[in-house]
Parts: sequence; C-alpha cells; structure tokens
Amino acid sequence: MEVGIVGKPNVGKSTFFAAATLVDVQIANYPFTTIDANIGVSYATAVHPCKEIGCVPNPQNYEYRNGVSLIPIKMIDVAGLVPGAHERRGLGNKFLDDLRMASALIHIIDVTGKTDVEGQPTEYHDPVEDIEFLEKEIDYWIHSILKKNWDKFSKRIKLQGLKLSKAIAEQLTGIGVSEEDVLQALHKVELSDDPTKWSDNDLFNFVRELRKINKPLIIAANKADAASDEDIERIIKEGKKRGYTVIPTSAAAELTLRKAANAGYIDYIPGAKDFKVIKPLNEKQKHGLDLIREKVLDRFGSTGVQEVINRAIFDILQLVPVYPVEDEHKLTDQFGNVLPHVFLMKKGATPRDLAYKVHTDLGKSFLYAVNAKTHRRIGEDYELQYNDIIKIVATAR
Ligand SMILES: Nc1nc2c(ncn2[C@@H]2O[C@H](COP(=O)(O)OP(=O)(O)OP(=O)(O)O)[C@@H](O)[C@H]2O)c(=O)[nH]1
Repeated sequence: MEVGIVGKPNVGKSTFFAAATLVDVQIANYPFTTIDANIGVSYATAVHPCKEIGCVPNPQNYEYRNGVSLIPIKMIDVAGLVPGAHERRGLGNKFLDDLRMASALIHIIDVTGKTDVEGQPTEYHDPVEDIEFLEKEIDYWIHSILKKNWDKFSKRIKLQGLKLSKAIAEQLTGIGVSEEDVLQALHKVELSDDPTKWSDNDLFNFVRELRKINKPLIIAANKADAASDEDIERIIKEGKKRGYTVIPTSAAAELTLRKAANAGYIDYIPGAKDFKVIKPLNEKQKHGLDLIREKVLDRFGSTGVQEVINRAIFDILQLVPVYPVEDEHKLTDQFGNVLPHVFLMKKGATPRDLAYKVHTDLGKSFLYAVNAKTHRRIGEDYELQYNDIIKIVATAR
C-alpha cells in the first residue's frame, strides 16, 4: 500500500515526508526500506489489541509502543509539481511516474497562502486554487493516456464487442486502475455503452470520476502554526465542498518533535497531544519545544501529521488492521510469538482473503477461520473488522 505526498514547491512536502518517515525503530527490514531517496517507511498508528486484552506482543512485521501498533506503509515523496506537469513541464515525467505507484495521495497545501502557484513567496495566494490545479493535472494526465488512441480504441471495442470496463482498465493498468475502479466510475457518469458516441467532454467527466476512485486524496493544510483560525476554517469548508477531508498540520513541528524524541530528549509518540521531557534541555531547545506545545499541540490537539497518515490509511483507503494467529488461545504463531503479524485488509475482505495475504498456499488450502476474541468459528462471508485476531484453519499441506 503506497501513499504519495504531492503538492507544489515550498509548501512543506519535504518537511512532511522527513517527519513522516523519521521513526526510531529497532528493526527496519521491511521489503521496501530504502529503494529510492524519495521512498520511505512511514507508519499508520492504531490501538493495539493487547491494550484491550492485556498481553505483551512480539511484533515481527510492525512496531509496538505503549499500547500502540505502528504499522509500516510505503511513502513516496512525489517529485515537485508545477502547473503543466502533464505536458512535461518542470519535473513532469518524474512527477507522473511517482504518482503511478500511489494508491492514495496526501496533498500538502500552504494554508497561510504565502506561496504562489509556482512555489514562490507572495503576499496572498488562495490555496483553494492549488486543490483545483492538482485535480486538473491528474485529470489531464489520465485523459491524455486514454485520448491517445481513443478513436481506434473505441471503434475496436464496438466492432469486436469487447467489454468496455475491461478494455479501459487494460489501457490503464500502468497507473494501477482495476476493472472495479472503471466500473465504479462508469456507474457515476452514466454514459452510452457505445464509447464511439462519447464526446471529449464525456471522456473527461469519466476520467474525473475515475481519478477520485483510483487516486483518492486527503488534504494537509500545512503551516497551520503560522495561519489564522479564519484561513484554516475556510479551507476546511472549501475542501469539504469538494468532497475532501482537510486536516491542519504543522510538519515543521512534527519534524522537531520526532528529532527530539530520536535524540532521547523527549518521550513522544507520533500523533500524541503532548510530549514528556526526559533529558535536560538547554534554554534554546526548551524554548523551541515550549513554543510547539503552545502554538501547535495546545491549539490543534496534535501536529496533524500522524492524523493525516492514519486517515489516508483507515478512512481514504478503508483498510483495517487484522492479526492472524496459529494458536487462538495463546494468540501466538508456531514459535510462541504473541500477535506477531498485522495485515492491512481492505474493508469488506474476508478470512479467506486474509489467508491469501498471509501466503498463497494458505489461501488455497483455507478451510475456515476462528475469531480468537470470541473463540467462535466465523463464516465464509464474514467481513474482517478493525483489530480482529483470526486463526485460519487449513487442510494439511
Ligand atoms: N511555519 C511552518 N513552516 C513550515 C512548515 N513545514 C515546512 N515549513 C517551511 O516551509 C519551507 C518549505 O519547506 P519544504 O519542506 O522544503 O517544502 P517543499 O514543498 O518540499 O518544497 P520543494 O522541495 O521546493 O518542493 C521551509 O522553509 C520550511 O521550513 C510548517 O509546518 N510550518
């Protein structure tokens, strides 16, 4: 599951990325640790089931802190975006390449309005324009891929009687579009079954719906520490009108807190509403941290960075953390590790889907599953719930 950070220059993207991927963890040998400078490991946080049932976990593919699971996710700092990226302006190509991989986007905007559309300092620039411009860039990009061979392509669909949703999804596999995505978008626009009858406007409307489904996004109203309440409230309202969740953030504050925590000065769990000083600070450090407490944590309840990440994973992508175990009484794997693994499953996924996620062989030999919290056997079509602990029973292999 990959989350992309997007936005025009100078809004605090690099700061957000640095903060989001800076976690002091012991083990970091996930498959995607350091592939590229702009790819990092970030963590979604969720209450750990042990907090509820009173156990001590031995996490193998996630981290655990004071009753909280830190679940690794891949984060991509998408190359700088300027108007016209779809026409290869600026880092256009790189931008679109990075974007291809992302399942959800975090759009960072400067809520103070002090950066213009190219990322230059200015007196006032309306950040709402940035929301619209990003949508447009992505729409133009998807549109250009479809438009390239549209006449030939639509005729072929008609002549050969191809399934429209399948054919379009095949054209767009490169950007991670599934047939299900296409079906959902088609359902929204209600266009003719015959694509040769689609006008360019129809195609554009379809693309817009598809983008909302395939590249869903959440907005981080960054530099909130330097913005007025009115500016923040306005952008939340304007975002909502357009169907977006907007979270005020201070990426700079989060980065400072995580650095201080890593250096052992403070106890701070990402997303927390406060921190505890655990090592003597000099005057300057103390002043800096006091300011963060007063101007950010007390004002907003947190720096917002972790909330954005969590919302992207749990609300926007609708994933639920699920813990598979082999022994449903001790909640262990075959080696005695308590709740060793967590998997993020799509809402609506079933125990069989979980079995496949653990291992293809386990999926193939799946017989039934047991809910380890209730010790009850659960049905084929049971929808996995947040923090479920599941034992999978399979045929002997
Ligand atoms: N007040 C405030 N300033 C911030 C915050 N986040 C970033 N900044 C400042 O904004 C400026 C730009 O931050 P960057 O993280 O470099 O922005 P960027 O979007 O990555 O910019 P490019 O690398 O040019 O694409 C820097 O001076 C940061 O210190 C924040 O939360 N609050």
